[in-house]
Amino acid sequence: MRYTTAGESHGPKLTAVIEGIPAGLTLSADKINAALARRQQGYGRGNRMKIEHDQVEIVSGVRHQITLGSPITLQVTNRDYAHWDEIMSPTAVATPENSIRQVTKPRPGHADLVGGQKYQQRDLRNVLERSSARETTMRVAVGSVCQQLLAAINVEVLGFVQQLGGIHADPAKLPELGDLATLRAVTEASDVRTYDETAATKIQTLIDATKKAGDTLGGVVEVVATNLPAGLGSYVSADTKLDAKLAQAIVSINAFKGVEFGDGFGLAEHPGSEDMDEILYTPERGFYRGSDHLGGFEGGMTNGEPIIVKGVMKPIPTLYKPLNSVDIATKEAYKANVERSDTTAVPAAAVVAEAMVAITLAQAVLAKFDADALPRLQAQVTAYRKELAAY
Ligand SMILES: Cc1cc2nc3c(=O)[nH]c(=O)nc-3n(C[C@H](O)[C@H](O)[C@H](O)COP(=O)(O)O)c2cc1C
Ligand SMILES: C=C(O[C@@H]1CC(C(=O)O)=C[C@@H](OP(=O)(O)O)[C@H]1O)C(=O)O
Repeated sequence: MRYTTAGESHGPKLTAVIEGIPAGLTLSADKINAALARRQQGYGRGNRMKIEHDQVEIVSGVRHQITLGSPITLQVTNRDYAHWDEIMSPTAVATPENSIRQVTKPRPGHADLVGGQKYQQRDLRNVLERSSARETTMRVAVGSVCQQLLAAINVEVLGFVQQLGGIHADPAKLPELGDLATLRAVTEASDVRTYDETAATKIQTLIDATKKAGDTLGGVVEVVATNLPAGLGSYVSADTKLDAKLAQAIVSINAFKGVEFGDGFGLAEHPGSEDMDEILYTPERGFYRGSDHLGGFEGGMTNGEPIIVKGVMKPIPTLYKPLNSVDIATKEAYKANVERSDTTAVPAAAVVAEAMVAITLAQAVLAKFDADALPRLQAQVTAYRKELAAY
């Protein structure tokens, strides 16, 4: 399965094309819309999210709510385009009137300066429109399609905020990873407020103070995926390792700077006797691990335990408190200013990270089993699970 997204932040529409989803999957536009709405939530976002009301339009690959096996095209309209149609029109000829709001002042921490140099652009709008995280809307739409596929083989994927600024949510307040219903309920808003009220209150106060100071915040998101069969991915080559593919998927999200599995960087702090997940066996469960310090991976393969991936998001680079930069036209130093921006977008990013994990896991499942028709895929997964249990 492969997919691509297209669209500029203030252009008319965002699009995704997905190829390789099996025929026979019941696809709910409501579920995609619910995921899109979750991505728009989160305390600390700017005014753009008040303008947009992301709703998917399914325009190919689905008939009477069932996938056909042909490419699926999804579209979301940018409401804000109404305010930008002259400036962003794909068809109007450039004139002095519609070429206003040219950007010559690159923002530190953004793709602006290097993108301008690389693509030979003197109006940095031609860079920032696509480098904007508006693009993550379509990743979430694609992720929802993948989650609906994974649900058909009883695999669940959930993303939520674990840390915002310096404030950590208490991991002990999360329910057991195996308890999917409770986990889903408490992480529904992808925000810590649903499982750690104390941390959530502190975070809200911190966001308010940071916004007042013209500054921004990053954080850490966690994604958990449960009930994957062991043996997805492979140890045999660098590019077959599934944990490596997940790392790529997480760091591909705008502003993500690091990734870890299970106890991650914390593994460095303990001796091996405290970090390995010992192997246990009962006839009912087959082989399993007594803990999940390694985040569900051994040798680049799923080991049947919940997958635990975390990613760190840097603070939003556009600050209301001006940063130093240099105008590319005049070469003069200036203090960057801003029209609108998020103070933090970590809750939204948790939903994007969930989508990226779902996409990557769906790709691994579809690479291993029959990807033409869902009933055959389900039968193969069931047979494989039985084979593993009998090992
Ligand atoms: C959901 C989400 C929302 C974001 N919102 C903003 C924003 O409002 N302002 C901003 O300057 N950066 C925002 N960013 C981050 C930038 O898109 C990102 O830092 C920039 O494109 C440079 O990419 P890099 O940080 O991966 O190097 C957001 C990122 C995500 C994931
Ligand atoms: C539009 C979204 O996020 C945007 C991501 C973003 C950036 O630079 O990444 C900058 C802001 O865009 P704008 O300048 O239009 O306000 C955010 O609002 C979105 O998440 O849907």
